[in-house]
Amino acid sequence: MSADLIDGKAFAAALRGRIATAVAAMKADHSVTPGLAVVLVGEDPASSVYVRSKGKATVEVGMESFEHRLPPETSQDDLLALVARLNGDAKVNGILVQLPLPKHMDEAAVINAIAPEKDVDGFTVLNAGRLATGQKAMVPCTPLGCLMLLRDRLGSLAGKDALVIGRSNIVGKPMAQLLLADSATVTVAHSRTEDLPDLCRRADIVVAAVGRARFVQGDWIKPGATVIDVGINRTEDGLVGDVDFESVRQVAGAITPVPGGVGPMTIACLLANTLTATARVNGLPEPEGLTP
Ligand SMILES: Nc1nc(=O)c2c([nH]1)NC[C@@H]1CN(c3ccc(C(=O)N[C@@H](CCC(=O)O)C(=O)O)cc3)C=[N+]21
Repeated sequence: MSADLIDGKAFAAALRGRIATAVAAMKADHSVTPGLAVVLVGEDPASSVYVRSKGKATVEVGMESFEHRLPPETSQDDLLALVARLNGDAKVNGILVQLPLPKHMDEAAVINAIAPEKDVDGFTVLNAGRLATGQKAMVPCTPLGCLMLLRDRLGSLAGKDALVIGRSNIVGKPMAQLLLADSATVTVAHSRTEDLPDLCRRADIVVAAVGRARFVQGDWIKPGATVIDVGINRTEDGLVGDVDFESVRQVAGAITPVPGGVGPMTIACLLANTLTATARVNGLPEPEGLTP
């Protein structure tokens, strides 16, 4: 038996299509064009690639893209000044400051300087707190994309045993909040977890976000489980996930590939959040199906 492939690339393309339709309607009916600003500090080649593909996807759905590339030695004050300017720019509805930032910066201070209503990554304390307390929030893009794929595959997640491997602020914690809000029974595992294989064997849903190439093994997986691989690891054999795809696919019911799984969903959800932010700030109805 071999798992079904969850085609994140196709799902993301369909989502971008719906976003493009909604953007066109917003322009035609309200003369409003959503705008997304992406800020990259430094020259990390991988980050540079993501920023370029975000910009391209933004323009393709009819939004305005503003790219700010700053040298690695940029001071935190200069970055904060740029964020303040973008906060006050009416053409900018979403702001993404690419992480990680150079070591001389206080990442939390920079992120929390983003106006919450433009925080399309959902990384500010206010949006994290809103998500955790069940209030209307901007939801982090990668977990939102994973949730969309899980609901599409499983329908209701109520009562499912879900294991999130990884406790980062950008994936693990918000993923756990979203699963909990959908009434799954959620466990969050991490590097200090004892008996991860045993925990994993109980899970109907596994979301792997640990940053270790091919970490999750086939003999850890409950037969028929749904496995979402958030990992992006560059190895000698190319891009691989946090899941050992070849062994896990023999046991799982469904699995996301890397590439072509969660990654494209992250970018599509960034556009979804930008559209949602634009609708909210203009008092327009929020397009359906873009928020949890
Ligand atoms: N503030 C902030 N927000 C982010 O959302 C953010 C960030 N910083 N820093 C870097 C990570 C990484 N990230 C990815 C987005 C898309 C793919 C993606 O589309 N991946 C393709 C493959 C692309 C390739 O070949 O490298 C795929 O999985 O199919 C991957 C990774 C967003 N990030």
